[in-house]
Amino acid sequence: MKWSEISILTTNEAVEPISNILHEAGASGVVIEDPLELEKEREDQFGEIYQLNPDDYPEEGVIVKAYLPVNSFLGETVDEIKEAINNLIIYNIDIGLNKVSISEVNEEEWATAWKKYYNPVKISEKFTIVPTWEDYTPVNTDELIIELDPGMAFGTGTHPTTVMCIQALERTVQPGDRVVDVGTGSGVLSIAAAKLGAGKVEAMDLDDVAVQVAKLNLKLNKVHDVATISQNNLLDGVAEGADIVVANILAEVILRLLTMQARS
Ligand SMILES: C[S@@+](CC[C@H](N)C(=O)[O-])C[C@H]1O[C@@H](n2cnc3c(N)ncnc32)[C@H](O)[C@@H]1O
Repeated sequence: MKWSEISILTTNEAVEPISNILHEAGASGVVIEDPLELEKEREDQFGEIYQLNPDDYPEEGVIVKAYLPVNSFLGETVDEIKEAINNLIIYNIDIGLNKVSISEVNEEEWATAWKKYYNPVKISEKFTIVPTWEDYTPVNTDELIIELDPGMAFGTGTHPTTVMCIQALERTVQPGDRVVDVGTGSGVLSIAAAKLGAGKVEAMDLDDVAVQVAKLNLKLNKVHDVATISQNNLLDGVAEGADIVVANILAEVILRLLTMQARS
């Protein structure tokens, strides 16, 4: 199995919650590089005093490192980690410089390294996700295909939370429904809703990269006549009601979304 190293430059205060976030994201352990360690005198198991290399430690703050398996949703896992760390601010936790870096493979390779682990996959009763660079012949005549190139946006369609949303859409979308997809990422849930017969789909995302990626994927799947995409924060400015609002976002963001709905 291939591993990718994620390194976060943060504060002492944030070490514990960030370690928790990394564990929840699938890391089996964390490494903490705290410059205070340099001031301690240490002995190895043979009683000899050894020195730590100051080059391995930050001048300011603490580095928390973890190793994550390289799989088809590594990019999404990293996005989730970044989002969860940013959310610590809500709990008044100082996250300091919050510099996140990925190593072992350089940034460009990281952006594409997951591609070789991303193959056509049947994710629900009706849907098969097919990466745009793969040839795929449908097994059944009623099989619905979502062709995707998620690029740097979240949404390969294979992440467990995405799969659960697609399965929920499969159970709920009725022909002609108006669907709003909050936090569309690659556009995968909007494409699913349109292919299930929704009459109008509005995809939204805060992130400009996601908006560009989703636009391409909506076109690729020939649903751009039904589904539109815009850059938006949650449901800001959305006045018209919807039959279904789908949002695969962190629970604390969904809680904010619910308050917005209650107000409208
Ligand atoms: C976990 S991804 C889900 C992507 C895709 N819908 C899926 O199910 O695979 C969450 C997405 O929500 C977006 N997002 C986060 N906060 C948001 C906000 N306040 N308003 C709109 N989009 C947001 C992120 O940019 C990201 O693309």
